[in-house]
Amino acid sequence: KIIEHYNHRQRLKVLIKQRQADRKVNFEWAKNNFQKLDETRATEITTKEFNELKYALQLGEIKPVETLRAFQRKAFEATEKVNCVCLFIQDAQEIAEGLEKASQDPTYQKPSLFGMPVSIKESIHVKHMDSTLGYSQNINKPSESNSLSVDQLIRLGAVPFVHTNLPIALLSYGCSNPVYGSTSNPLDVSRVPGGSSGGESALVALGGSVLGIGTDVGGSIRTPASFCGIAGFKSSSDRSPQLGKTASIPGRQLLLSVEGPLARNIDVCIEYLRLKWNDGVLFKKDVYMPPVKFQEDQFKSKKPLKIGFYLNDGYQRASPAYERAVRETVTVLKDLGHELVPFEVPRPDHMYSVFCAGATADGGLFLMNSLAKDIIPPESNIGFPVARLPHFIQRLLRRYWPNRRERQIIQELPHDTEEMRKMHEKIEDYRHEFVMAMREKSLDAIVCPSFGCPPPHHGVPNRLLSASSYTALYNLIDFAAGTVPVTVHRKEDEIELRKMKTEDSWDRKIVSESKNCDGLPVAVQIAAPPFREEMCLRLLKEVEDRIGLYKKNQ
Ligand SMILES: CCCCCCCC/C=C\CCCCCCCC(=O)NCC(=O)O
Repeated sequence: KIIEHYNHRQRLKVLIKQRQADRKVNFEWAKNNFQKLDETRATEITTKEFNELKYALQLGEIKPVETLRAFQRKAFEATEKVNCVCLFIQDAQEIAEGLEKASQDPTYQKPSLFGMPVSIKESIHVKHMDSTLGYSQNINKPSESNSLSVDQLIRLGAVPFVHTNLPIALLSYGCSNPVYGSTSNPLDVSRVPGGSSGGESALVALGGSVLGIGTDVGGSIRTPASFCGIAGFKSSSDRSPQLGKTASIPGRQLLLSVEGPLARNIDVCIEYLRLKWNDGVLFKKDVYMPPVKFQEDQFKSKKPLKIGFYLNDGYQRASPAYERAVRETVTVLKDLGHELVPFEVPRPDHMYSVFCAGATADGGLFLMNSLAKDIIPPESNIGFPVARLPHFIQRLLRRYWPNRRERQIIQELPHDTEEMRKMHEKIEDYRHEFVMAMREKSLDAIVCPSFGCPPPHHGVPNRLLSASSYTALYNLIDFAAGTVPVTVHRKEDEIELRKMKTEDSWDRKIVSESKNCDGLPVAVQIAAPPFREEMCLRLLKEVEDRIGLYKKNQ
């Protein structure tokens, strides 16, 4: 067994070396391609806003192939800075050339995203490309077809052009794996860009992509978006295709990951979602997806809404800057005529523990077994060895584990079918309880912090789970949720930080990671029940238009 294990690891090491060599060749291919376009022209193209670019392509002022080359250059430069691109998608060249050729026919109707380059998180299937999910054991297993969302993007005229980096197994808000290494935050390279769609957020923030597609089962779109100062949105699970999709934990039924957009501003996310939901073909391809089009009435409504808000979810007090972001957003929304009332998250300890149990599905077995078959650098290590112990030891540990919050999580992890059924029942009950709490106050939506702390330093995320409670809640209850950056960390927040009470190592890390982060972006989160996505987007836009960092920087 030891020899077998040794040989297996050696094989993985060879695979990683091979991939690193193939990646160099792939990057050389991209470089040769983008060098065919003059650098000044490339800058002219990549400095355009999403809509300017879209119209210039529609009008034929710029062509798909030169647009692709311009963004390949920008993505290449971004990757040299922060290691955000895994591989350039070589089929992009053929797609762009095909669009150019088709547009020569005078009867050709250009689709809405004609020639727009779009970046794709590595876990989302793109034909001919591996979706390793950061596992070296998945190298050289190319996808046979595109995922439904990539298929749709191509149908809409877009050109998926890069696969972007993620943390191994996707269950982290860091962004490090043994195959492609670690991605850094473009605003402070000693910190993480967020995860798991961290390659996306870093690339979009550096202008290497105007629209990125990520996935979210605990915050993986919203966290990286807020850490890098851009916008991100996740719908409820029914409004995103699930058929044929990869998942960090396959078979997890109540916590479904959803694909969603990351972009410089929420308008781009809205534009993408409008196209996504107005395309009837998607509903034909994923027959399980309710055929609900973009609900313009909800989005355009001027009706004042009743919105609940909280600064602290009762599980993990957030860094002061996040509380300030909520206060400032509340003021704006009140000025706009909405009614804002305080809201308390029901049973916060229970909420986060049940989320962890639901997100890992089987007490962590699948995750631990998959990780055990791979090579895990320290920074990628999901510190969850408890799940590997025999069940009778786990049952003992869950009584006597010293740290209260860790003990609560361990107590919720299921070890047999009875416990698993109970876990599902708890998720159903919690959803009911939350909806009743909202109904009691007649709330339409909720405003709250987007995360518990600023982007931590590399290596910290897997040792600071609690900071993700702000995003995880809305996966547990399967709500729509999005984030927009509204302010930056300031010196005054650090003074406020000194008052923070610390109970355990998670609290202490929140305090230490919140120091010396002046100028880093701080986002606010807005959430709404399923099928109220458009109302949630309306509110995010209202906030962004008044106090969004993007607007301020324009
Ligand atoms: C004593 C410690 C017990 C640890 C239990 C570990 C549970 C780990 C589960 C969640 C960690 C939360 C971090 C949030 C990560 C975001 C994940 C995400 O959204 N992934 C996207 C996807 O899977 O598609």
